Amino acid sequence: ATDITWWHGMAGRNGEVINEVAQKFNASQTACALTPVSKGTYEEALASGIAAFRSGEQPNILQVFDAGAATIINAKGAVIPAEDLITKAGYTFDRNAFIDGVRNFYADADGKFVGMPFNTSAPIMYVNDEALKKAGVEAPKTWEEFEAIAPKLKEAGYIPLVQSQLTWQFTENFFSRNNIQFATNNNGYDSVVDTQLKVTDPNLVMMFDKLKAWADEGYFAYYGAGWNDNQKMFEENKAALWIGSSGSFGGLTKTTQMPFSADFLPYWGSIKGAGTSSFIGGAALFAMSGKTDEENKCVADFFQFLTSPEIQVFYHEATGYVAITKAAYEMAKKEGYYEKTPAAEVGIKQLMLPAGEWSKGYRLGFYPQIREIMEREYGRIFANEVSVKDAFDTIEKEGNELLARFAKTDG
Ligand SMILES: O=P(O)(O)OC[C@H](O)CO
Repeated sequence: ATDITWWHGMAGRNGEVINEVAQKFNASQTACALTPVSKGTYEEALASGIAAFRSGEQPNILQVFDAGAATIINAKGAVIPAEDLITKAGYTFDRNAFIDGVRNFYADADGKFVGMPFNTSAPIMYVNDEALKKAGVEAPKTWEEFEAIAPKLKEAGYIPLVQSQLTWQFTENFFSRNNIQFATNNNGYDSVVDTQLKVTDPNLVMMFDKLKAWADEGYFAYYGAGWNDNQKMFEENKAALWIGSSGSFGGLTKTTQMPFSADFLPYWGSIKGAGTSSFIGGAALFAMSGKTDEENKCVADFFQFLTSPEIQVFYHEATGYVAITKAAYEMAKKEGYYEKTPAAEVGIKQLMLPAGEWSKGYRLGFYPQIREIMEREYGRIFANEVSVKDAFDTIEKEGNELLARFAKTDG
């Protein structure tokens, strides 16, 4: 058999499911043998993949998260567009088979899929049903509704709100859910040259002023940039609402101590046109170049295998990442999966909400590094070291410097 390798950035339950997917592929045919290798986090997988490409030791397949899309797509000669690879192997590729939110994020300007969407998620609100019952309140649809119920949740003995990624959930997806422009040049899609962040937007500054005020009142708690530190408070029945990834659903069903449900990421009722779909989260798979025809054929076979409704439904149900094709979504519905587990449908429903002008995606160079600047400044906000306005001035200035540098090296 032809050996191919798949580097990824998943751990825990989601890492185990990757191994199960690879085993299923290997059992389904004899021509190719796929080996998945965990490279740590999403950030580490991207860095290892790019470094390996430079030294000619790249894997066949590299998983790259949403924030790294511009980096991998602009890395000259590093990848073969998924669509080209698949059609060259003799398969037909139907862009319309994929759900709407998935179609733009990893595609080029002509809509050609460069990355193969794989684990697609949405940032959703997990709801501690016990806490809401005790407080006698309903899950909020808007942040205004959250403000109204937060005192009651606190009185009932809970931290009203926690979240796990202020960059993805409260920055990038603040822009999508409230339908506000995130960056110039069509959120970066039109050109990498002269693209600038718009994070000093008064609405975003307002969101973080609110978060800081909520933290001071005891309505919101921030345990740092670590995903798990924040998720733990929900799992241990200490927090009422947790903003997490739909892709955490599979793990959560095994670790959470109380009954929970899920709902959409709230938006601001006061912002005109808000309530649009969110950007997709998670990651896509990229076929690295410099490999033999036999290996590329195996990668195409694997991509084809991954989009089959059966595998999509298996992966969706095991993890909580959404079904990326319409056929798989229909199959899960027909099985009655969402009647049994309505929380598992929230992510896909949020991605299928009407899209706004600014909810389709973004494409920004050095974006993982820009996220690091954000995390640093957000930490300083909650440590009372900087005002929200000053923090965003810094993020915009340093972020724009990185964007300008990216345009020079890769644009
Ligand atoms: O936890 P995931 O896989 O849904 O990913 C969340 C974000 O999209 C990461 O950038």
